[in-house]
Amino acid sequence: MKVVEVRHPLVQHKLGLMRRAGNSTKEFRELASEVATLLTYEATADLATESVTVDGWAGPVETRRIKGAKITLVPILRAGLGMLPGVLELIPSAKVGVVGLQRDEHTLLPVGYYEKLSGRMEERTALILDPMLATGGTLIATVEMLKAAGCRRIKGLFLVAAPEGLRALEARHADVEVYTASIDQRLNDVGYILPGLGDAGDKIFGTRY
Ligand SMILES: O=P(O)(O)OC[C@H]1O[C@H](OP(=O)(O)OP(=O)(O)O)[C@H](O)[C@@H]1O
Ligand SMILES: O=c1cc[nH]c(=O)[nH]1
Ligand SMILES: [Mg+2]
Repeated sequence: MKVVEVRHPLVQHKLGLMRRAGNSTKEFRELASEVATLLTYEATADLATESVTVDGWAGPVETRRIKGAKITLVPILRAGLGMLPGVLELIPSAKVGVVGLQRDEHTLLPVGYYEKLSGRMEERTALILDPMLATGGTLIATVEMLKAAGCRRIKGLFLVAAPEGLRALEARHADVEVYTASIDQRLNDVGYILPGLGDAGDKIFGTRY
């Protein structure tokens, strides 16, 4: 399974700022979006391009443009919405399909409550957005929704990923590519990533600390 841990200094610096206890909602939200932009840069490095000649200031210039990329962003409600503005900065024409899943805090199993995907998913590359890949249950359920809709090319962007979640994904959907700012140490006994970020949804939406 392709797993890219983005070691770029800007990513590591901004993730380090996110890990501080006591960030304001504004600070955490801005950083989540900025790291998402940088992960997008990595996750789109393999987009096909084609040659095109444009009228430049000194005459015709042969340049390159992206060829036929059909991208659907798939933020997982709720926390994934915090990454959406940063990804749209780089791919402003992307379609957006939204899925809603919430982890039951006792069983740690995902409970789905919403799904609205783009049409013709079989032609599209999906970029799943979620700050946290913990047990992997939420991601696996999302991948299964996308595959059921016909999607064949799926990448996931996560601020932080736990080894447990990566192993679970590899066992079920090793064709999915993962881009993350950090593969962290482990999950704690209530399924939170260590050192992690805490509850990303609560921090992005300012609901609880
Ligand atoms: O890998 P897993 O163990 O499934 O956990 C990860 C999920 O948990 C968090 O969402 P949460 O359920 O807290 O929902 P929220 O975004 O509404 O806060 C997080 O944003 C992921 O979606
Ligand atoms: O560490 C974690 C795990 C799941 N969800 C979060 O927001 N944080
Ligand atoms: Mg949450």
